[in-house]
Amino acid sequence: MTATILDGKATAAAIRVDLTGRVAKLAAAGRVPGLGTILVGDDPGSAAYVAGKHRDCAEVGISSIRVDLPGSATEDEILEAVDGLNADPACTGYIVQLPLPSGVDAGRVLERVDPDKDADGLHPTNLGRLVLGVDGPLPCTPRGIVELLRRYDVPIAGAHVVVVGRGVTVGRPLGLLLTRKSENATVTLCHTGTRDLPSYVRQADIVVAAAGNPGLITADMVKPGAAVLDVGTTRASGEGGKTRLIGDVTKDAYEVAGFVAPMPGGVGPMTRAMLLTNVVEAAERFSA
Ligand SMILES: Nc1nc2c(c(=O)[nH]1)N[C@@H](CN(C=O)c1ccc(C(=O)N[C@@H](CCC(=O)O)C(=O)O)cc1)CN2
Repeated sequence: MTATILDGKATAAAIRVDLTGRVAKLAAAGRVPGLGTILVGDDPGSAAYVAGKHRDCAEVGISSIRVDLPGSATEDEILEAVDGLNADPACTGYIVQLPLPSGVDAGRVLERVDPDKDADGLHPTNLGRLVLGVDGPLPCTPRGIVELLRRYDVPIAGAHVVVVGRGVTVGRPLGLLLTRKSENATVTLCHTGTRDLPSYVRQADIVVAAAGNPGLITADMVKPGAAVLDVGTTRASGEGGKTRLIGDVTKDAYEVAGFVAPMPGGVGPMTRAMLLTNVVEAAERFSA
């Protein structure tokens, strides 16, 4: 079977074109949106994602503010940076790049973000809004997954979605998003404590692999024709010391699936596009 590729790169590019027009309208009204980022430490993956976010902002006309702290920064110093962006009128929305160094209480840091400037939808108030079905910024990767499925007409309502991974940026909020009345999916959330993972994955119309466990999902686990979205990104050193990215899904599973969001080029670019969308929507709400 040749799967339809859910092309996140092309879809994200189309979204950026649309956002460019919306940002121009905001700018004409004197409301240029400004995205802030806080990056702590020198993890190469996180540094690359933050750099990508600033490039995206420049492309669509969003101004951006970058706060980089050393890996040795204390929790209090990180909270000070958060307070700075909360108070900065040029910053209409911002993110704290995750993961934070070990020893820093990420929950405490995220809770300090002004919920009205939370571009990631990860503040407890905004996660609470998601639970309650109240409007608010949505976490970027789950939102990107739903947007990608919709744009490729992959049926969601009534589908059985098996999400593998219970992290706060993907698995947990994705289950909440997909079970809203507007999406109407049935979700099984699997994790490291799940007994007999293959038996669950085999039942799925849609599989979202977000465990960060290379090659966890193999061809024999996938129902023929299912949609398979690979969100796992593990960095390993490859030939000549070059970094190699490994997904959670083996390539032979792509042969069994009906739709595939590959890694790279599937969900990752959508995460970036949804961050921009959250920032623009917040600025539009503010100026309405
Ligand atoms: N505050 C946040 N931290 C993190 C989030 C998040 O949504 N908010 N998600 C991830 C990292 N992330 C964005 O921050 C992100 C991950 C992957 C990609 C991406 O485009 N990936 C590429 C391949 C990977 C690569 O080239 O390095 C792809 O899939 O094509 C974008 C953003 C954790 N932290």
